[in-house]
Amino acid sequence: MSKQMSHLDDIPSTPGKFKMEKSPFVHNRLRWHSSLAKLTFWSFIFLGLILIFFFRSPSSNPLPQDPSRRSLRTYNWGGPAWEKRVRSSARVRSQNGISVLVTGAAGFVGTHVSAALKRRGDGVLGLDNFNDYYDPSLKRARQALLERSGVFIVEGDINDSALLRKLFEVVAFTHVMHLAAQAGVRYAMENPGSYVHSNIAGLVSLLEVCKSANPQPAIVWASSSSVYGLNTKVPFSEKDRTDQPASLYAATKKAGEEIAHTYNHIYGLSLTGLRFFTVYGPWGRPDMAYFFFTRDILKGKSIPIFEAANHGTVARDFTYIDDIVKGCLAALDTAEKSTGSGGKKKGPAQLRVYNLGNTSPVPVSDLVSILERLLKVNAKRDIMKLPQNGDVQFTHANISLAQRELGYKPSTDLQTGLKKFVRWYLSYYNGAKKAAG
Ligand SMILES: O=C(O)[C@H]1O[C@H](OP(=O)(O)OP(=O)(O)OC[C@H]2O[C@@H](n3ccc(=O)[nH]c3=O)[C@H](O)[C@@H]2O)[C@H](O)[C@@H](O)[C@@H]1O
Repeated sequence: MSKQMSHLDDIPSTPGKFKMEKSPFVHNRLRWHSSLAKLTFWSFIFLGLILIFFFRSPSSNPLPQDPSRRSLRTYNWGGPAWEKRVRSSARVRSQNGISVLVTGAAGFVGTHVSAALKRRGDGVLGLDNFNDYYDPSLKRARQALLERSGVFIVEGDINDSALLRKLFEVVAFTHVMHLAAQAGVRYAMENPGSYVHSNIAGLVSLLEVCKSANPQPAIVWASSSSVYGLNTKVPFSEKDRTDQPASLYAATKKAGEEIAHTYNHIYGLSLTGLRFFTVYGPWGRPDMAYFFFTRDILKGKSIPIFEAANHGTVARDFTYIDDIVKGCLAALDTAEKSTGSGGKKKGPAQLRVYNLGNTSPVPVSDLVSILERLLKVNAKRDIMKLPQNGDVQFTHANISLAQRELGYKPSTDLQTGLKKFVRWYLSYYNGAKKAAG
C-alpha cells in the first residue's frame, strides 16, 4: 500500500506541477534520487530485521532451522568454539579406537559408559537434554565428572534433527550408543507423552539422521527387561514372547525394537538392542527403589515394599552397573558396520537383541535387609499390594546368548554392588551437605 502511494506521489497530480523542471535530465535525476533513498531505507529495515532475528535466535548455527525445534526447549549450540570442543572430545586417542556419540551421557548408564570408553582411548561425545525427571543437579555432577576426563556433553535433545545433523557433519562417528530415554515404569501413568517423545519420536529422529549419515554408524541402544511384560516363562530368553507389555514404558521400548528392525531392513543400519535388567550402582537414578529406599531409611521414613497376591514375593534380577558397562562395550566392539550409505541400503546388516541381567533374582525384601545392614539402620517397612500400574512380579534373565556372543559375564552380586552404592551415596550426599553448611 505505502509503496503504491509513493509511486503515485511521483506523478504530478495536476499538469504543470513540475513546471520549473525544464530539463528531462533534472526530472530523471530527482526520480532517481528518491528511488535510491527508498531503496536505502528499505534495505536498512530489511537488514535490521535480519540482525534482530539472528541475535534473538537461540543458536548461532547458520544452518536453516528445523521447524520441529520450535516445540523444543532451546539450547545453545554451534559456532567455531563449540565445534572445536565437539571435535576434540570425539577424537580417537588409541589405535583401532572408535568414535562414539553417547546420547543420555549425563544419565546413570550414559555417564559410566562414556567414562569407560574414554579410559580406553575411544573418542566420546555426549549428548543430553538435562531434563528434570529427577534432580538435574545429579546430572550436572555427572557432567562435571566426565568433563574432568575430557568428555564434552552437548546440551540438546535427540528430537532436534538439525543438531544431530550438525554433529554428524562435524564428526564421522563410527558408533552411536543410544541411552537417552524416558525411564521409569510407574511414571508412565503420570506423563505418557514424555515416553512417546523420547523413546519413540526421539529414536526415530536419531535413526533418520544415522541412516543419512555417510558413513552410517553402527548403533547400540538401551531396550529393557520390561519388554517381557506378563511373560511367565523363566528365565527370560530373547526367544520368548514380548507382546504383552505391562506398562507404557515397556510398550515404547518394545516399539523401539520394532523400529530398529525397520531401519535395519530398509536402510542397512547395524542395530543392537540391550535389554537391561534393573541396573543399580554409584551415580544411580534417584527414582529407582534401591536409591530412594536408602534415602528414606536414613531419614527414618517408612518405605513401601510391594508384595504380590497371597504374600507372593516380588523379585528383580538386579544388575550392577560395571557389569552393564562391560556388556555395552562388548556390544559396541562386536557391532558390524552398517551397510548403507546416503540413506540407501547396500546389503543385509546386523540386527541383534541381548539380555544383560545378573541371572540371580533377589526379592525386594532381601534388598531392604541388605540396605539395613549396610546403613546400620532399621527400615520402617510398609508392605503394600503390588500396584497394577506397570510393575511385574519378577524378572530373571537368561544371559547365555550375551555370554556366547559378547563374552558377557556378570560378576557382582547384590550385596557387593550395594556396598559400593552405599559408600558412594554417603560420600556424595554428605559432601553436598558439608558444602552447603
Ligand atoms: O529392568 C528394567 O527394564 C527396568 O528396571 C527398572 O525398573 P524396576 O525393575 O521396576 O525398578 P525399580 O523401580 O527400582 O523397582 C525395583 C523393585 O522394587 C519394587 N518397588 C518399587 C517401588 C516401591 O515403592 N516399592 C517397591 O517395592 C518394584 O516392584 C521392583 O520389584 C528401571 O526403573 C527401568 O527404567 C528399567 O527399564
